[in-house]
Amino acid sequence: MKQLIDVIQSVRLSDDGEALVILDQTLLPGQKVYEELRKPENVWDAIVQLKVRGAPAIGIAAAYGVYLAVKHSPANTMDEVRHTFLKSKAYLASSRPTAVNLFWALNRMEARFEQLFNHSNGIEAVIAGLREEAKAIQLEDEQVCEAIGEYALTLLEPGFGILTHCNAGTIATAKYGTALAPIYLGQQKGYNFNVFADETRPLLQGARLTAWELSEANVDVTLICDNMASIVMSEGKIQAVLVGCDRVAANGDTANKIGTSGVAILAKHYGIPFYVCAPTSTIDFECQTGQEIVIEERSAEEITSKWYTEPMAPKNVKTYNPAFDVTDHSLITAIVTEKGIFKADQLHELREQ
Ligand SMILES: CSC[C@H]1O[C@H](OP(=O)(O)O)[C@H](O)[C@@H]1O
Repeated sequence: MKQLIDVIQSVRLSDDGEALVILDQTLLPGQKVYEELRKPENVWDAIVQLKVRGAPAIGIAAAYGVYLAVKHSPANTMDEVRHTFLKSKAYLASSRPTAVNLFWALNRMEARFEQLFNHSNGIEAVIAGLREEAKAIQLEDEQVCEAIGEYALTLLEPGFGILTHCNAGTIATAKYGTALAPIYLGQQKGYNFNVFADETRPLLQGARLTAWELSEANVDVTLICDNMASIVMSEGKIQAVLVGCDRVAANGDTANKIGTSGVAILAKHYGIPFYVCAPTSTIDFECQTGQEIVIEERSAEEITSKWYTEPMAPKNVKTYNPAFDVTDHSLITAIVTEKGIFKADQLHELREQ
């Protein structure tokens, strides 16, 4: 039977290869609107505005973004093509600082570009090779997230109550999601999980996106305000916490949506396992600890007015809007990757592979 993950794609290349097609996540859950993007400026804007969001989805969008920049470029020489590629790569890398998948995908596209450039089989060969590399990144994310889901499922039991924060679902990735991958795989196997989705202030990805995704997928989901995570844990409703991530430091400290570290502290207090679901491409071994992870700060309007018909705070009130926070590795039960389940102090094994 088809699942939501089989029928919805938040990022993909148009059939004619001329545009990146995105599901505008800022319009969910009220409207399901797809947008075609042809220029790096449009892709950059979509990432900054969170029309496309979620670490893996951002990486996939940027990979197609640099391909499209070269494809639609008026460049007539290979040197001009290289200038176009490098300029679009640097531009797209400036969109958001925290999710390492953006930079991982762009660096992989650059490595492929250099191979194609050095083979100098002409501009069309470069364009074709970049398109195939971006498609490979998207397909690999599908495979990686499915593997994460399979490993995560070994940590869960049918009927578990699962709390999640923000959205690390199908629309944040190529297909399966990361934190929600075991939910979708479990649904196929009749696990009947009861998911509790934190609304995730201020951007409400939990309310607008996770509650929408899981409702559409006919998964049992209960939307709660962020300040209700403690009571649902205290009432025994939660047997595991699953979250995605944007960057994992070498020591296992993990950056994820703002509020995640608070959930981890609560889980520790109530003795509930806290799992981070992360493609190994999200692990940044150049970052020794979470202190080195750059935390994006976003606009005041997201706190004071963006989701309200009337402002919900005094005009011009001072605000602070860090989009992410860092969960200390000591609060993380395990990090679930496509290569297996690791304790924070075992991540170095992945570096050696
Ligand atoms: C698999 S998505 C990972 C991660 O990305 C989200 O951030 P954003 O919505 O700002 O792109 C959130 O932190 C998810 O957990």
